Amino acid sequence: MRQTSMVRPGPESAQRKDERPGQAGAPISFGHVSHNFIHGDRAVLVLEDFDLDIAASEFVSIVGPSGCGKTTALSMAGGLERPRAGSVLLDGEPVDGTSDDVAFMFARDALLPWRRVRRNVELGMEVRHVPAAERRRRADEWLRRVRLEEFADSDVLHLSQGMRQRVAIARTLVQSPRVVLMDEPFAALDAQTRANQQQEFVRLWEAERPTVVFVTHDLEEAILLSDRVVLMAARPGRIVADLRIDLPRPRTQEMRTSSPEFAKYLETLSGRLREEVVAAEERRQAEEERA
Ligand SMILES: Nc1ncnc2c1ncn2[C@@H]1O[C@H](COP(=O)(O)OP(=O)(O)OP(=O)(O)O)[C@@H](O)[C@H]1O
Repeated sequence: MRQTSMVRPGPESAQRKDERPGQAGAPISFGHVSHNFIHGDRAVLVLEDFDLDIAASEFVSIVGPSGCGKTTALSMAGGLERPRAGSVLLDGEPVDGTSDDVAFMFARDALLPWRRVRRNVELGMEVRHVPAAERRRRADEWLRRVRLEEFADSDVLHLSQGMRQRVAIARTLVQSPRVVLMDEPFAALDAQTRANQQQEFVRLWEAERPTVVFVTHDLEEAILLSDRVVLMAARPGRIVADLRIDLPRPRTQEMRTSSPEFAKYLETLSGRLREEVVAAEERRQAEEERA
């Protein structure tokens, strides 16, 4: 399927962030993080010496074989998991639980079916006791920015998957987070809807500039969206490649097929990923034989 959409900043890019002026993205720093999980009577080392510095407002994707610890690292940045050793800093401060500055987005949009569209966007603000009139103003503003203003009073069950994901984007960004942690946010979408959502999200990111940490299995998606792509190896999870993506912005879906630089990045990453997947499988087989 031909995807012709342009990843282009919208009119918002000229606007200042209105909700919390001056709250641009926050830097995140993982320093020598090691972590294990207990499985039965043994501790499984999931991350070892995981070191990663993400600059304020940078868009960084994490890719790697299944089970290498991508979600675990993301959870640590969001304060959902504490490292057994090492440090995770947000804006120079140790991450100590969840924070209003940090928002999550997952593959499942997790909209509440008993709430109308606008009330879903208002949810996080309600939890934070933002007054009702202010909640409504901000929700309506964000529904306009994701082009769903006509659906503010609709039942979420009547929306398409792509529209639901745009509601989820509005609900995430309405709180002006300084960091957005995304775990395969577009994985459940068909190819065209996925391309549209990538474009939609990058347009808003370019206007708002939160720091984004984006976990994906899709190398093309990672290259098209990111300033940097880091590749993890498995068992234990650690970073084995860190690739700066110097494609100009705004990026276009056509770059996937027409840009020699894009092809080079893809070749480099897919080659390294293949090696890591093979190495992980060999280790798994060796462990099975030993057991
Ligand atoms: N709460 C937990 N308790 C025990 N083990 C866990 C827990 N969370 C993750 N693990 C284990 O840690 C390892 C890393 O999991 P994680 O979800 O971080 O990997 P991932 O790279 O995100 O995987 P995938 O790409 O398949 O989503 C896996 O072996 C998983 O089984």
